Amino acid sequence: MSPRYVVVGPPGAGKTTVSELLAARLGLPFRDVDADIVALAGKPVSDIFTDDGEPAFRAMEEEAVAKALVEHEGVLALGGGAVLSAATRERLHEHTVVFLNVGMAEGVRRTGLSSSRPLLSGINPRATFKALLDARLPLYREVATIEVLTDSLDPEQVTDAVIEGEQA
Ligand SMILES: Nc1ncnc2c1ncn2[C@@H]1O[C@H](COP(=O)(O)OP(=O)(O)O)[C@@H](O)[C@H]1O
Ligand SMILES: O=C(O)C1=C[C@@H](OP(=O)(O)O)[C@@H](O)[C@H](O)C1
Ligand SMILES: [Mg+2]
Repeated sequence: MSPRYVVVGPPGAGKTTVSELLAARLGLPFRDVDADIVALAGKPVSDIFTDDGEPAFRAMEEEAVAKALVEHEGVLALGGGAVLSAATRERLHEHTVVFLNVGMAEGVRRTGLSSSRPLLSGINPRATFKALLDARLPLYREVATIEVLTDSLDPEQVTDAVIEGEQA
């Protein structure tokens, strides 16, 4: 069993939103690994970071991604930091990976002063977002089959681009 698409990219790129649209468009099930983690932990991501710390979240995330990759056959959305795990990147080489990219300004605009994303709730979200992009772009591109720049597209247009992108 294997997902039709695995979707990666920075926070706010539209992984959750577009994966849901893409799944509906293709008549496939949708799954979001963040939601799996929340269900397992019984608390929101932000509380996991606060109560248990980021390393504990990343360990749960690596395990949840490995599980979803063998269980899910539809469109699978990962969290923005899942590619930080070398084991996860290794696993992703076997799959069709969609990298939804977003620039700093648009990424910050979409995530806002998001309390749901603990990594972006600091005093300078633009600087934090830029540092996150600089560190992770090579990791997203290491695993990407298709890359879509989403800044000037709405979610439906991004969905179209993913489908067309694979046919290109
Ligand atoms: N292409 C887009 N254009 C404008 N807003 C978008 C786009 N994709 C997602 N959004 C909005 O940005 C926010 C974050 O989207 P989300 O799907 O949660 O991103 P991610 O899962 O990558 O963090 C949501 O409010 C969503 O409606
Ligand atoms: O970029 C990150 O490190 C994170 C992104 C979040 O998911 P989204 O990318 O769906 O917001 C969530 O997994 C957590 O807040 C960590
Ligand atoms: Mg998401």
